[in-house]
Parts: sequence; structure tokens; C-alpha cells
Amino acid sequence: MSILLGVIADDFTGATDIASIIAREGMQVAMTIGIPNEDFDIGEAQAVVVALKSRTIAAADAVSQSLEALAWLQHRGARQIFFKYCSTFDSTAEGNIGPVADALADALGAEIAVVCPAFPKNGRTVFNGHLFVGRQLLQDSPMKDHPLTPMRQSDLVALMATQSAYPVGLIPYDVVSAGDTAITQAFEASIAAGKRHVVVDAINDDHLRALGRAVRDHKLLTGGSALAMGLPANFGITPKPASDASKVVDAKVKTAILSGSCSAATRQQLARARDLWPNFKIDLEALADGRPVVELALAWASQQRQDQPVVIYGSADPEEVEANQLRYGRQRSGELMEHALAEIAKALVSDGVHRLLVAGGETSGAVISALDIKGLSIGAEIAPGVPWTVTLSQTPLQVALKSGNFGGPDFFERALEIAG
Ligand SMILES: Nc1ncnc2c1ncn2[C@@H]1O[C@H](COP(=O)(O)OP(=O)(O)OP(=O)(O)O)[C@@H](O)[C@H]1O
Ligand SMILES: O=C(O)[C@@H](O)C(=O)CO
Repeated sequence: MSILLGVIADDFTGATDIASIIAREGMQVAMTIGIPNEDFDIGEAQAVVVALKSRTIAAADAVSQSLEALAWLQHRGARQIFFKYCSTFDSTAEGNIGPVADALADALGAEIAVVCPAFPKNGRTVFNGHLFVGRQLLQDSPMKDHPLTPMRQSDLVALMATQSAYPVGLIPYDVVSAGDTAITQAFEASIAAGKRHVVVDAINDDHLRALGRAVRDHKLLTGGSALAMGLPANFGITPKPASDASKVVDAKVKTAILSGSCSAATRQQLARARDLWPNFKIDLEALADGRPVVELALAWASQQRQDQPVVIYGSADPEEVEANQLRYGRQRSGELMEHALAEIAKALVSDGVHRLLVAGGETSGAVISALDIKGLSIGAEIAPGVPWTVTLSQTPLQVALKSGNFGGPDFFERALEIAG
């Protein structure tokens, strides 16, 4: 069967985010970790989400991986391609959003591509081309201190223009609120004006649904997951009741919460989790000194009660992260922590942990890659953009990959409540 929608996501949490939104709107979704083999079984999937870990790698590598994913999706007949990036436009000085969007537009022969990271349910809105996180401009939000992709500019037209080789336009709020016909006309005017990428304002879900209708014939869409909300309807698909596919694992399974996310939201969630459950902090300095931190964490975990989750985290406040980065370098600090958490995940799973909650996009990428998981099926939504998933592996694991900034303060408790 040919697929309708092909999604290329630049990180794993973002991939589960968009997969859960598409599934909620009624599409059968398969999610692959990395570019799948030719024989990857997509079953009855109408949409396939290819999860890459390409957000912070070299731009040239992000482009080549994305093009490879595109080729795979085209081979499966995908009628429309969606490049999913973060709702806070997480990117480095080199990209990778612009270079990947350019390359996909070229490969598809797309004359225009929307740029819309808005995710109103999670407080991300775009107004006059500026990205807001709650009431703050992106550049004033905690994203300015992100360990890997500090965002210090909120004007998406300017940001995209520095990353892309093509002219960038804007479809502002007044046009968007006039509805899909007005948006369609504005896209035509943008093409006539020589624009290739167009930032589109959206401050609520109605705007995104109108935009979804207006882009029904576009070959390439780029944006956050909420832009996908209106797409299944373009293919005549209607929403289905919530799935309970996540509840395949016994309720009393051993559970671990692993966090490398240093976002304000995760730190608040962790503060609550630490009050409730046994917890262990990974010391980056000890890791850098080559001390056996992973072994210590595992020995500690093995002494904890089996009927409650263990919480293992590296997450730290911006001052501590900055001090670590000054001492060990930004990339090395991130890699040391990701590697340690991934090794811990591997050992915990072989020791019988069957339910994992992982916080942080890069961290999730490291953990899922280390576990050698090839795909995930999407289950119940814990919070907007964060579903439970079940791994497509011989011994299925129940996994939730939480984007750093997603979820309320009680996210971890809520996740365990609905896990079964
Ligand atoms: N104590 C620490 N010092 C320095 N870096 C750290 C520390 N703890 C974690 N890190 C690194 O910070 C980075 C956090 O990125 P990650 O993508 O995992 O979380 P996030 O940015 O909050 O999530 P998302 O990308 O979903 O928004 C990782 O590379 C992680 O290894
Ligand atoms: O769009 C978002 O905010 C998330 O899906 C994400 O990509 C965070 O890493």
C-alpha cells in the first residue's frame, strides 16, 4: 500500500510528538527509528514518521540523512512530505532547519514551503513572524539557555533567511485569520514574488487547521507537529477514539525515569519526582574524570525497591550547565551525559526494566539508539505532544520520550497513572 504522508523528524521526541498528533486525527501511523531497511514492515500505515537525530549534527550530514529518508518515503509512494522540527525552532548557527528545508524543496521540486513551528496547546505561537513561548519572545524564554541550541532570536523570517539560500516571505495574522482561501492566495502571491519559504502566523488551532487546508497541494511542509493537525482531513480521514495500544505491558513493570533535559519544565517535573521516588544524579565532572559513574548508578538502582520508579538524571540548572560547558566544551558535555544515560538504559533494560520515561530530545535519541530499537507504535497521549509508545522489538518496552519543554509539573506521575 502507498503511504499518504511521509514525515522526516529531526529528533526522536519530535517524531513521537507528530506521530501522536497524526494518529489522533485518525491516520494509521508507523514510526521508524532512523532510515529503515527496505523490508521494514509498515503494515497498514497511511503515514510514516522517520525519526532522525539530525538537529545538532553537521548541516551536511543532516541534509544527506534527510534526503535519504525522503528517497525511502518517495519509494513508498508518499504524496506529501513534512519536515518536522522543534516548536521552538531549535537550530544551531549553521542550521540545520534552513539547509534541510532547502535540500528537500530542491529534491521535491517544491516551489514553496510553509514554515510554521506554532504549537498553541504548548504555548508556542507565531505572530508577525515572531515566535513566542507562552508570553515571552523565544529569545527571552528559557530557550535562550538551551545547552545545545540556545535560541537568541525570535524573528523567524530573519532566522530562516540566515539559514536558507532562498528568499523567505511572511503570511501575517490578518491573512491567516481570514481563512484558507486567503492563505492560498497569499501563497500564490509569495511564489510570484520569488519567495521559496514562507513563515505563516498561527496563534490558535483554528489558524493551523485553516493553514492545513491551504497547503493540501503543497509537496513540502515544514514546521512543528501541530501543523499536521489538519492534514489527515485533506485525505478524507476523520479522527478516531484514543488508542490504548500502549497498555500491552504488565502494570507492575519495573520503571526508570531517565533525564538529560535541562529545560525549566523538566527541572520542575524532576523536582516533584525527586520528592516521590528514589533518585540519583549523574555527576558530569566525575564522568569527565573517567570515574565509574555508570556502574555506581546501576549498583544504586539495583538496591531500590522494584515497585516504584527509579529516577536517574543529569539535568542541571543553567549555571551548572554553563560551568560544565566552559570546562569541558558544549558538545563534549552533552555527549558525556547522553552516553552515560544511554549505557544506564541499556543495562537497566537487560536487568528487567520494561518501562522507560526519557526526558530530552538528544537524550532520547541516545537512549533509543543504544537500545537498538527500529520502530515504535504510538499509544495514549500523556500530555500534548507526548504519547506512550511500544517498541517494535522482540521484548516490547513501554517508552515515553518527552520533549524538554513539554508536560505539566506532574508529568511523570500522570504518565505512570495512565500507563496501566
Ligand atoms: N549537567 C549537565 N551539564 C551539561 N550538559 C548537560 C547536563 N545534563 C544534561 N546535559 C546535556 O544537555 C543536553 C540536553 O538536551 P536534550 O535534547 O536531551 O534536552 P532538551 O533540550 O531539554 O529537550 P528537547 O530537545 O526535547 O527540547 C543533552 O545533550 C544532555 O546530555
Ligand atoms: O516541537 C517540539 O517542541 C518537540 O516535538 C520537539 O521537537 C522538542 O525536541
